[in-house]
Amino acid sequence: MLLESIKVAIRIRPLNTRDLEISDKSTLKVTDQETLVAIPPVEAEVKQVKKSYKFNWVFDQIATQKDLFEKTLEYQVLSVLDGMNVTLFSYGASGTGKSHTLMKMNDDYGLLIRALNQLFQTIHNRKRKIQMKFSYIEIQQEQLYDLLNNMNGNLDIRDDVEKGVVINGMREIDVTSTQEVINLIQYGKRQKSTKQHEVLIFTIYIQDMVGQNNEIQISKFIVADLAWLDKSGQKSASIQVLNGCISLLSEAQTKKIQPFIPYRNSKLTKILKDSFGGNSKTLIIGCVSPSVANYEETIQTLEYCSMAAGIFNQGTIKTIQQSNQHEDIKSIYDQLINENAELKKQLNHKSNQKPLNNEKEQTKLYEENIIEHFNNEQDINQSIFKYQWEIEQIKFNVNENQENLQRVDGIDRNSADKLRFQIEQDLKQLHNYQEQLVKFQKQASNFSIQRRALEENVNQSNLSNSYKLYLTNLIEKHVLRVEVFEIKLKEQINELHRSQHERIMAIQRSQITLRDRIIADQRKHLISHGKNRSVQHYSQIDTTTEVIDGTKAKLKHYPLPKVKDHYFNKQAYLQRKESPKSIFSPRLQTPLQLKEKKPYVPKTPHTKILDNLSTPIIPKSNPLAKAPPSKLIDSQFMVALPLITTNRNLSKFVYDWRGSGYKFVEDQKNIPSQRELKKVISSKQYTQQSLDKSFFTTSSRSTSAKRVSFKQSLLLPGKVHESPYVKGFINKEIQRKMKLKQLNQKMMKATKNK
Ligand SMILES: Nc1ncnc2c1ncn2[C@@H]1O[C@H](COP(=O)(O)OP(=O)(O)OP(=O)(O)O)[C@@H](O)[C@H]1O
Repeated sequence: MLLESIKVAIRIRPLNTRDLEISDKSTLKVTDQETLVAIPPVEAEVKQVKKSYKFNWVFDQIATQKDLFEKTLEYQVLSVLDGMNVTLFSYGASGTGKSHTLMKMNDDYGLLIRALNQLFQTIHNRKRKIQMKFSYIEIQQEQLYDLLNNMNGNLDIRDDVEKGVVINGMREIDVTSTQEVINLIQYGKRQKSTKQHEVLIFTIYIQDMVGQNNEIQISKFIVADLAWLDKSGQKSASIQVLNGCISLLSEAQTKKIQPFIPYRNSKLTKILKDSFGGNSKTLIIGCVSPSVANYEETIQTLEYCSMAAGIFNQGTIKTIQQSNQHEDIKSIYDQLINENAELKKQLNHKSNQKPLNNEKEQTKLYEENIIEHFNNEQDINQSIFKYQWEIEQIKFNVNENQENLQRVDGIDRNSADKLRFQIEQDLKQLHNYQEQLVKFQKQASNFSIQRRALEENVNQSNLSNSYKLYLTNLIEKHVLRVEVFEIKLKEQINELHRSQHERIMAIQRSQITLRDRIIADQRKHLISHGKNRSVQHYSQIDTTTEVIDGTKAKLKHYPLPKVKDHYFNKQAYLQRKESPKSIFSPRLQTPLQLKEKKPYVPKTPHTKILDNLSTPIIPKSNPLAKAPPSKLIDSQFMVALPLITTNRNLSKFVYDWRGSGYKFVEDQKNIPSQRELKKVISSKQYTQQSLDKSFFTTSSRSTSAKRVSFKQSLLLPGKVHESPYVKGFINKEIQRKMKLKQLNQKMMKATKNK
């Protein structure tokens, strides 16, 4: 069992035109990300004063749906795939944006759609067999209707020991994508009357494919969009019951008592029973209006929400087939309960025989003392567990985010910044929790001494033996109860480790698939290009000849990219009988980026220069399209520029050429800038001969067929050339300029004559 406090986020909606007609003043002031102050309007009663409220999150008028999702639900909702129940509901007066926040299904999606996207994406990435079923119901004047089956009349709710709250006869439809759910909601909405509570239930069945005992975990994601008023415009009766339950639970929490909570008084609270005080991670979005006109309702919402924020739930993971260990614990527990009942019976019997009022009262005092001690012990153990759990989770998240950061750093600045921020926040939180944990552990270390003191007190008392026996048994019972509880907590932590491990495995699997894809892409690419072109020039890159699919192909081997070892299973790759050197991955890309399939163009000293030059786009019909495009500097020379042509083959070719362009140049550092080039050209220092020399030195020993030449349409990037290929172009250009000059002269003459 783990304790999980109900989380509450407050969202303030913007003032609308109706509000502005009354006043443009806001009654709410957000002071930080967790606090807001309610300022009574001037007309309000004198008694009212400013009041500050603290929640898990406060979102002001400008917060977006995305902000809300990322901060509140994004990670929490994934617990449902680890067997926890998750509940999300909105709470607040009419028109405060409850449906907008939860249910918006177009443009700026609400939390539901975002959560579903997240869930389905994760389900697709996981190896376990996960099935999701969707049910959609409406509560209308204490009657429950199935919106996916209008043949179903008023449905019945019952409590099931294994499955929790169950709605008899409710239709459950298998869903595999967000779109399917949207379609069903749209269908359901047609059956729905306005101003009613609607509840969406997603039941998740998870089969453990790895374990031997074939367990199926069941968990629920419940989303409730509540109506504040009923059809007659009165405050909904179910909301009033809900309010009652919240205040009783909150009171119980502060006074540490076990009260009776009237869940059964309304259908809504019956359904939400597990979400309050049950086994659920619950998130409440309290929606409020900042308008002067809605002040009363706003205060009501804030009061109930802050009460709800103090409630703790007990999270347990439910499985259909319990494991043996679980059975053992259950039987120990049952046995203890029976023993206790038996002892009580014996004691009653004895006390009926000889009423020993004084002794009885003394025993009662001892009893209270013992119970208080063990309640304290249990509370502290629960807190220790809660912090251990959170610490484990944060550590895992930090690790995961740090690895993600390594992958996106330098590629996607936005994501990297976001990750860095998240890591920083998590580390702060981690530090905080570790401090708390130490505090609680210190308190826990005194427990065994205190237990012994209790026993000694009982033994040294003047009580008769039967009372002493009762009290020592009581102590023993509680010791066992605490031990059973500790076993359960350890089980929970083990479960957490197991699910974290599974997540890492899933990531690794996707990394391997990704790398296989990169390798396959590269091979395809090399086969189609390796045949037509010499690879001699890549002097620093190894080349080999291999027979691939019956074709002899020259492959160039690029160095292996740096990838974190555990993300790259070298062993698995070597078993494919290839040298790891032959993989060329420009950079390990995230699966998302791979989808876009952007060619990777590394920044070389050339691209820096070339990027500064404007890039002409040359049509296919132009003879120049066969060569990498160039820029005319004067009638004799041109500078080679980076691609771009409409010819697909060429652009691929040039992409290769760009990718390794610096291999052609002897002295990379001395590539002239555009200004320097112009200077050189005007001083005519650069002759055709010197150009050729610098151009061909790296391939001087190779045959003319292989060497890079103008005939093969390759130009030296950033250098100046004279080429027969550009002659036609140049001549045309000169002709055009001359024509223009003649035309100008004609015009000038004509105007002079006038
Ligand atoms: N944060 C927001 N940003 C922009 N518009 C909002 C926001 N919150 C609410 N609105 C708008 O205010 C109007 C009322 O919102 P909505 O219907 O969601 O309220 P509600 O609380 O669900 O009301 P009811 O209880 O009557 O169903 C809608 O037109 C909605 O688009």
